[in-house]
Formats: sequence, C-alpha cells, structure tokens
Amino acid sequence: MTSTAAEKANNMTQQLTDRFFDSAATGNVQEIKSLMGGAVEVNSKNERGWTALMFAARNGQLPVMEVLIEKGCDVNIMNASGQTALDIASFWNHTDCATFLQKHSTQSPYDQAVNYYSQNPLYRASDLRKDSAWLEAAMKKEATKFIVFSKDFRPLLMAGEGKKLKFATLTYSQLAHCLAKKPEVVFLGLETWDPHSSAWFAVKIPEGDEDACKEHHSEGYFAELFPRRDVMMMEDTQAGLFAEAHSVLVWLDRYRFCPTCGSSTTIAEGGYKRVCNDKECRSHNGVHNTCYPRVDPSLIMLVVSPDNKRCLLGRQKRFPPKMYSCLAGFMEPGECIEDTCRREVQEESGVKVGRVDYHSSQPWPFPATLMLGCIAHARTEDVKIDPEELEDARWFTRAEVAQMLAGQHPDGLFLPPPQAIARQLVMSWVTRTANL
Ligand SMILES: NC(=O)C1=CN([C@@H]2O[C@H](COP(=O)(O)OP(=O)(O)OC[C@H]3O[C@@H](n4cnc5c(N)ncnc54)[C@H](O)[C@@H]3O)[C@@H](O)[C@H]2O)C=CC1
Ligand SMILES: [Mg+2]
Ligand SMILES: [Mg+2]
Ligand SMILES: [Mg+2]
Ligand SMILES: [Zn+2]
Repeated sequence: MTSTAAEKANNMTQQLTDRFFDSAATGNVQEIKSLMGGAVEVNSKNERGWTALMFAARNGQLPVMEVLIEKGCDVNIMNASGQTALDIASFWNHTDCATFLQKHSTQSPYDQAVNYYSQNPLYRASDLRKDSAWLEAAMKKEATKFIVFSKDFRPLLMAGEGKKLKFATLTYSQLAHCLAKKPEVVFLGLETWDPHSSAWFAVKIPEGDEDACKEHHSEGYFAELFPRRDVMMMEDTQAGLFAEAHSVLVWLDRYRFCPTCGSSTTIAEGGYKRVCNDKECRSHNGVHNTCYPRVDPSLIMLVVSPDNKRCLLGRQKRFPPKMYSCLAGFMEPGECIEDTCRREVQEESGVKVGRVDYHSSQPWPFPATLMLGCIAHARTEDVKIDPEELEDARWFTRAEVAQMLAGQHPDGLFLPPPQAIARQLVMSWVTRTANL
C-alpha cells in the first residue's frame, strides 16, 4: 500500500470507530451489529480511553451493552480517568446497566476482586480422598473427567468459550492404556456436594502416550508453559482447575522421598499425601506437614503514599521493558502477613509501612505460591531500592497509573495483564480514588 492509501484506510477505520461510539451512546443496536462485522474492533478506545461499552453505560443503553458483551468486549477496561463502564453506569444512576455489568465483571458482589486462578468450581470432597475403593470406582464412571498433563506438566487444551481455552478432557476408558501403567493421578473434586455427582481427576501421562491422548480430540494440543500465554488464557473456572492440578502434580514429582528419613514413599489420599514406606519413621506419628502438598504464601502489596494520592510501583530486571508492578515477597516462618509486608517493602524500597489492609488472594501455581494481596499505607516517602531485587521503584500519581491501565502512558509504561493480582490491586485503588 502507498502511504496515501494507508492513510485513507486509517481515516476510514477512524470514521467507522467514531460512528461505532456514537451508535453506542445513542442506542443504535443495528448499526453496532453491522459495524462490528467490519473493520471496527469491539474494544476500540478513543483518545480518553473510552470504549463503546462506556458510551453505552454513560447513557444507559442496556441493549447495546448486551450485544457488545456477546461479542466478547472486555468489561474491565479503564479509561484515562480510571473509570470502568461499571463505575460510569453507577455514577449516572443507570441501575439496570450497573447490575448487568456487575454480573459480567470480575468484581464479586462483596466488592472484592476475584482473581484469575482462584475460581475452582469443584467441591474438593477431602473426606472421600481417604476412601480408596470409592476413588477407584469414581475413576471408572463414564461421567468422570480426566484432565491430562504431559510428563513435563503441559496440559492438554482445546478451544473453549469466546477466545479462551479449556481442558480437552478424557474418560477412564479413553485413558485405560495409560492408567494401566500406574501414572500419578490426583482426585480434584466433585462437581457438586452430592457424592454421586461427576468427579474430576488429573493424570500425568507416561512419556510417549501424548499422541494416543490427542487422538480423542482432533483440536487438542499440549500447551507450552513457557511462555505462559496459553495457561493465562483459560476460561476462569478451568484456570482454577489448572491451579489445583498443576500444583499437586508438581509437588508429587518434586517430593518423591520422605523428608524425615529419606525412604521411598507411597502416594495416598487421591494424590494429596505421600506416606513413608518405612514403618519405623517418625513421620507416622504426630503432625508431619512434610507428607502434604506445600503452599508458599507470599505477599504482594500496592504501597500507597501517606496522602493516598500516589502509589509505589517497581521493576524487577526480568520484567518486560517498561512494565511496572507491585512489590512482592515470600513470607518467612513465624511471620505474620502485616510484618512480611512491612519487611519486604522496607527491604526492597526503603519505604516504611504502617497499616496493612488485606485485599484478595490468588493461587500462583508455578508451582505453589499463594499471593496475598494487600494495600499498604506508607509512613515515609524516600525511596532507596535494593538493586539485587529491583531495577527501579518510584511513586506514580493516580492520573499516571490510570494512563498505564488505559494503555495510554506517554512513555509507554504499562502494568501486568488482568490475570495478575498486581493489576487488580492497582485497579481497585484507582477506582476507589477516582475523581468522577
Ligand atoms: N502475580 C503477580 O502479579 C506477581 C507475582 N509475583 C510472585 O510473587 C512471589 C514472591 O515475589 P519475589 O519478589 O520473588 O519474592 P522475594 O522478594 O521474597 O524475593 C525472592 C527470593 O526469596 C527467596 N525465597 C524465600 N522463600 C522462597 C520460596 N518459598 N520460593 C522461592 N524463593 C524463595 C529466594 O531467594 C528468592 O530469590 C513470586 O512467586 C513471584 O512470582 C511477583 C510480582 C507480581
Ligand atoms: Mg524481597
Ligand atoms: Mg524475600
Ligand atoms: Mg520481591
Ligand atoms: Zn520416613
């Protein structure tokens, strides 16, 4: 294309996008539908970061919203003032629109973010794990679903709802040849509290059985874990299943021998326990947490300035260029959440923290971190970074953070994607302090 032809095409897209916004604001559902069939992208933004959904929210155009949502528009996008479509609908008192958006947003009715990897739909039925006869029978039922992992923990996935991915599940009979080789199997839980409801298991198949599993799903494939693109694109509840299955399977793999005496172990309780094979071992008496899957709690905190007008964001060297995020750090033994938060912030940035408020949590299954998200109220402002941990840390104004969220920061600085709790912490602070 010559440059003038390219310019013309750009102008054309711009005009269509402007019409798209107008139609959303005026409630022209027919025009919205026809424009989405052409050059207009459903999440297009104007120069202030407004999407069609926001224009519809401003004017209470519920039917337009329904069409936009059906076409997969993102409810959680923020404009350059830090408002989501939900904030706009609530502010202008369009209660029907606000209720509708609430249902489709990741904010729960408790006004608490529901994070990616934290929506496991199963009832874990931990009491049934101990019943090996029940587990054996449950595995064989035709309604039972197995999610499949390769030897290097790559999940078998396929296309799911919208543009998201889900597990390509298999049944016992489809996996019979694999299961005969006694691979590691984890009981994930039941679909409801009824013990007769469908059970879900995870299996790590032996090397060489990948093709036999894929045969049952023409579009199934073993997703790469590095980069994590595919496992970050799963349907919300499927991501929750991945978190459980991946963490337990990796634990089973890494903790093969008894940590107390070094003997071999046997898997028990549907994959949730490893029992030492030495009958004399101390691990058979008292509470031995070495027998159970581990979870590593760590803190992730949005530090806000004493005047609550700025927040502290940092960069680790391994981050993509221009990405800033919340500070984070592992809890240490015998330490409470508040002190971990204060210690990590002071270690990494030199800033002293007073009050710490809990926000929400997120399993981060690589392999078994539990992120505890907090808002930390700073008492001091001087920043002195620990160069081992961070490349940079500095205070950002609310306006600058809103620009980062809207993808409109003048220097191209940006935040982690919505799947990261870090972004949810930032969004929640920006929204609460938004100047509507
Ligand atoms: N979801 C999100 O938005 C973000 C998540 N994170 C996660 O937060 C977690 C903690 O953050 P970091 O800054 O790395 O922690 P950190 O500030 O405590 O430093 C990491 C160091 O802690 C030590 N460490 C102590 N206990 C450990 C354990 N159980 N496992 C591994 N290393 C341990 C290691 O020496 C490691 O190099 C990590 O898992 C990281 O992936 C970090 C930033 C954003
Ligand atoms: Mg640290
Ligand atoms: Mg640390
Ligand atoms: Mg850290
Ligand atoms: Zn032992």
